[in-house]
Amino acid sequence: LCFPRLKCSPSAWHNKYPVAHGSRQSPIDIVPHQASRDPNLSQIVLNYDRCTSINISNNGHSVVVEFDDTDDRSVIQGGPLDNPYRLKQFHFHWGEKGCEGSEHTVSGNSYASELHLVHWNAVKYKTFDEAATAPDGLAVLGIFLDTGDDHRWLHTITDALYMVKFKGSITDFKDFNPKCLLPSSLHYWTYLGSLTTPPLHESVIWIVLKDPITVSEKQLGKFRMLLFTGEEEDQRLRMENNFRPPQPLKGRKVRSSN
Ligand SMILES: NS(=O)(=O)c1ccc(O)c(NC(=O)NCCc2ccccn2)c1
Ligand SMILES: [Zn+2]
Repeated sequence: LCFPRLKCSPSAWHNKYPVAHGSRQSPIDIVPHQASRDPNLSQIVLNYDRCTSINISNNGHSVVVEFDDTDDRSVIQGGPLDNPYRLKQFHFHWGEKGCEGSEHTVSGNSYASELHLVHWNAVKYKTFDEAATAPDGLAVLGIFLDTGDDHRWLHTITDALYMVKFKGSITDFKDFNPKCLLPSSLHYWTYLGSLTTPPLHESVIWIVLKDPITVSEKQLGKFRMLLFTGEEEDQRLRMENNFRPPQPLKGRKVRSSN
C-alpha cells in the first residue's frame, strides 16, 4: 500500500486508481512492424514559435516546465488530431543508469529518458482538468532521449535544475521554446492511451516520435540530482526511475505515419 513515508510504486497504484487495470493504459511497448501504416495520417504540425514558458518546478514526481495556455499561441495539430491542442507543460521520465528510463519501449528496448509535451483540447473543453478526464481531451507528444554527445540546447534546462532540487520548489523560466528539443524527423507512432501517472485518466491521444534526440550522460546525470523529497524532510530520496513500465495493449492498434 502507499504510506506517505514510502514512495507508492506503479504496481500499487491500482489500489487507489482501479483504472490502472483499464483497457487503454500507457505506456506500451511499440512493435514497429506490427504498427499499421495509415496513409490518411497527415504529418503533425507544431506551432511553438510564439511560445510562452512561465516557470520550471519540481512536483515531487518530475521536473515540469509550464506554459501560458490562455490562448492558441502554442499548439500541436494534424496527424491523428481533429483540432489544435494547446501546449500546457512538458516534463521528463528517466532511470538511474543509461539503459532504462523511458516509459514507452520499442520492440522491448528502453531509452535512457522520455520527454512528454502535454497538450489539451481547448476547442471542446473549457479547462485542462475537464479535458484530462475526456477520451479525446489530451495529446501528449513523446520524445525519446538517447545518450551520446551533449545536446546543445538542453543545458538551458539542466542549468536551472539546481534551483528546483527539492519537491515543491519553483522558479521563473521564461522564453524557452521546446522546438529546440525536437529531433530532425517528425515521423511518429500514435495510439489511444492514458496518463502514465496517477490519476491514470484514459484521456490521451499519444504521438510518439520515432527518432530520439541525443543528450550526454553528464546532462542526464543532472536530472538525477533532483530529489523526490522536500527541503524540510530529513530523508533525502534522489529523483530517479520515475517511469511506469509498459502496460497491456488489450487489442489496441498502433498506427504509424509514413
Ligand atoms: N506522464 S504523462 O502521461 O505525460 C502526464 C501528463 C499530464 C499529467 O498531469 C500527468 N499526471 C499528473 O500530473 N499527475 C499528478 C502528479 C503526479 C501524481 C503521482 C505521480 C506522478 N505525478 C501525467
Ligand atoms: Zn510523462
